[in-house]
Amino acid sequence: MQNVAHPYRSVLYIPGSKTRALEKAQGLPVDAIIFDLEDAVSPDEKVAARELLAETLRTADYGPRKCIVRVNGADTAWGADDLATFIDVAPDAILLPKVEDTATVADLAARVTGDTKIWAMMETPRGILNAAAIAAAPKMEGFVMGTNDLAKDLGSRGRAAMTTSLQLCLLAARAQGLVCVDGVYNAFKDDDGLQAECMEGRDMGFDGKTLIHPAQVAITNAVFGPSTEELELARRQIDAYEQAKADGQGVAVVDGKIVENLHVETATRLLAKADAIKLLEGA
Ligand SMILES: CC(C)(COP(=O)(O)OP(=O)(O)OC[C@H]1O[C@@H](n2cnc3c(N)ncnc32)[C@H](O)[C@@H]1OP(=O)(O)O)[C@@H](O)C(=O)NCCC(=O)NCCSC(=O)C[C@H](O)C(=O)O
Ligand SMILES: [Mg+2]
Repeated sequence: MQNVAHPYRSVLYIPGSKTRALEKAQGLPVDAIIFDLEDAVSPDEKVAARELLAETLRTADYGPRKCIVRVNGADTAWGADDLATFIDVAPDAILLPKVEDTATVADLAARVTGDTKIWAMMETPRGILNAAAIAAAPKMEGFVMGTNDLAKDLGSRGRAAMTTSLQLCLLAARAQGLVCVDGVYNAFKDDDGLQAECMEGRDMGFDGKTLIHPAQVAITNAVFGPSTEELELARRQIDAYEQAKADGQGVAVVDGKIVENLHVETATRLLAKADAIKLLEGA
């Protein structure tokens, strides 16, 4: 089941070390932000980035955007202090990199307080194979596909080689009602390529896509948001099904296609997603 309470069409990474980008994001129309302390921050900037980010999240206003902090791994020199700092800052979620099993999630789940949730980067072969167990771990809310790291570990090239991994994670996420967002599109000046990959991710079932540059936001929001035609069809399906029920029928027909209870559920969810987007954009 897809999550509609908060949309996650566009999920923008911001290096925790970049003051200007941290400021700029307060005005960008993104659904969520991943404040990154891991791969986007060089080793000699890690400690300063942690301090800058903690101070920023304590004082800045990111409005309705969900604030997710990606910490360094527990096996690095910075992971433990990152966790200690951001458990205290209490963002909407803490994103663990390269999650391979439930142990790191369970450790963090025992330490976070309040409403802070846990997200996991799914980006290693072991992690993907353990996706079902990781999704079921306590306080888990979302998966982020790490397609760059995964390609590195698989020794693969191109999207086609990712299909099984993407689908395994989607299955595991949906089985537990988690959010699941697709990996980044590295060529951030290639709008046509981004649009094609967004459409592919949307059709597979992802809630949205992770992004690396503000120029990628508009296309992503458009592709992962319901279109006017889809909303109009959803309303007609619901009306036709209500009429069929009133006439003692279990099935309606709209545009030559059957509409059953399950299609009405999908249509209702689409309308709820549109309402959630409207609410977010009006906030
Ligand atoms: C890719 C970039 C290095 C490009 O940076 P730059 O050359 O500075 O871009 P621009 O000059 O075009 O920037 C224009 C303005 O936009 C702001 N900006 C740029 N990027 C961001 C951002 N991500 N968030 C917010 N604002 C941003 C600039 O400050 C400029 O502002 P202004 O001064 O007002 O004009 C750069 O975009 C970048 O660093 N992107 C993020 C890279 C990143 O986070 N990488 C790590 C995540 S990807 C990953 O690890 C995936 C996963 O783990 C896997 O394995 O796949
Ligand atoms: Mg990665």
